Amino acid sequence: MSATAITINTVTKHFPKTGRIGMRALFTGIPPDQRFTAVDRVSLRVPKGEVVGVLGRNGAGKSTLLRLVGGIYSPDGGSVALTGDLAGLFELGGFGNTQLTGREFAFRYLDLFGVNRGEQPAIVDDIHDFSELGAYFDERIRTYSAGMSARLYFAAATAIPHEIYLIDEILSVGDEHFQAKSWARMRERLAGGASGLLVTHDWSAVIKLCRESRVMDAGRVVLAGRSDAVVAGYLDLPLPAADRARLLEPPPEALRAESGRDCTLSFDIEVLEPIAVRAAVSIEVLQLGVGWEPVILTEFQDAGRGPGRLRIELNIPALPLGPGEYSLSFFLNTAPDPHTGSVDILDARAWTYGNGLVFTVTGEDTGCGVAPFPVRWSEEP
Ligand SMILES: Nc1ncnc2c1ncn2[C@@H]1O[C@H](COP(=O)(O)OP(=O)(O)OP(=O)(O)O)[C@@H](O)[C@H]1O
Repeated sequence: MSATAITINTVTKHFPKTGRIGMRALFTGIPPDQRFTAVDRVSLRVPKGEVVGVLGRNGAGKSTLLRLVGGIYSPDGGSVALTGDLAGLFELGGFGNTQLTGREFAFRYLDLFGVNRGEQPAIVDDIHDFSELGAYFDERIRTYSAGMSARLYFAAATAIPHEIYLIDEILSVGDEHFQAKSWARMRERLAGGASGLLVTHDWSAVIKLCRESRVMDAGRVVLAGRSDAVVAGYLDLPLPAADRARLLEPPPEALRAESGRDCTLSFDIEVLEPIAVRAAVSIEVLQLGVGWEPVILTEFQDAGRGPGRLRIELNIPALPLGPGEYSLSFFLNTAPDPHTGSVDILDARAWTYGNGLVFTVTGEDTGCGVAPFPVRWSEEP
C-alpha cells in the first residue's frame, strides 16, 4: 500500500442542538438528547501525493470534517493522524487577525511556519504580487472585501510549499483570472508531491484533482470510490440504455498489459437486434488540476452485425504507456444511418458516465511519462 498523508479513523463530532450548552457538558460531553451529530464515524485515507475529494450538499458535514483534520475542532470520537506539515486553505477570512495589514499578516504567517527572517521579505513580495492587492496590501484586512481577503489568504498559504493542503472551495474564489492562477499554483504544489483533502460542491473540481472521492450526507459517508463513479452517483447521471447492444463486463485480466509490449485488448459485446455496430476506445490519464486526458484515442471501427455475441479486439503495437492505472472508455454506437448520417449511442463505459473501466499497465517505470515513444529531437544548424 502507498504511504499515507492523512488518516481519518471513525471520527465523530457532535454540536449542541441549541447552540448553547451548560458548564457540566464541557466536562462530561453534550447529553445525547441535546446534541446532533455533524460528522458521524467517518473514516478516510489520503495517500501521499493524492487529493481526495469530499462532495455533499449544504450542511452535510464537509467543513466540520475539514476543521477536525485541521485541528480546529477536536473529535468526540475517533482520531485523525497527519504525516507532513499542513497548510490550511480553508475558512478563508476565518483565520488571522483582521486588524493586521495584509503585509503584517504575511510576515506573521511566515513566522508561524518557521520561515527564516532573511528569506521572508522576498516571499512577502511574492504574496503581494500574487494577491494583486496593490496598495491595499498595506491597509488593514478588516477593510478588505471578502474576495480581497480570500486572495491574500490563498497567496500566503501557497507561497511556500507544504506537504498537506486542506482545500475548502478555494478554487472557486475570486474572479476567473484569479481562479485560473490559483489552479495553476495548486497544480504546481500538487505536482511537487503534496497531498490534500478538497471539500466542495464543485464536482468538476473533484474530477480534475481527485482519483478518489466521497459524498457526505447528514454527517456520514454515503458514497466512496473512484471520483468518476462517485460524481455520477452524486449527480444521479443517466446511463445509456444498453438495451439494443451492450458491452459484457471485461474481466480485470483482460484490461492489463505490459508497457512497451504489443498488446491486444478483447471486448465481448452482445447485440440484441439485427443492426451493425461500431466501437471506439479512449485511454485516459489523470492530469492533476486538468482532468482525464486521452493518451490513446481510436476512431469508430465496424465491430460486426447482430444479433449475437461478438468479440472485437484492439491491437496496440509496443504499448506506448508507462506503468500505472488509466481510465479506459469504450463506446458502442450504431453505424451512421445511410440517409440522415445520425448515430445512436448503444452503450458506453467512460469516466464521463461514471463507469469508466480501469486499464492497468505493468512494467518498469522508466520515468518517461505516460507515452515513452521513441522520439528523436534534432537541432537546425
Ligand atoms: N460550530 C458549530 N456549532 C453548531 N453547529 C454547527 C457548527 N458548525 C457546523 N454546525 C452544523 O453542523 C452541520 C454540518 O455543517 P458543515 O458546515 O460541516 O456542513 P457543510 O457540508 O460544510 O455545508 P456547506 O456546504 O453549506 O458549507 C450543519 O447542520 C451546521 O449547521
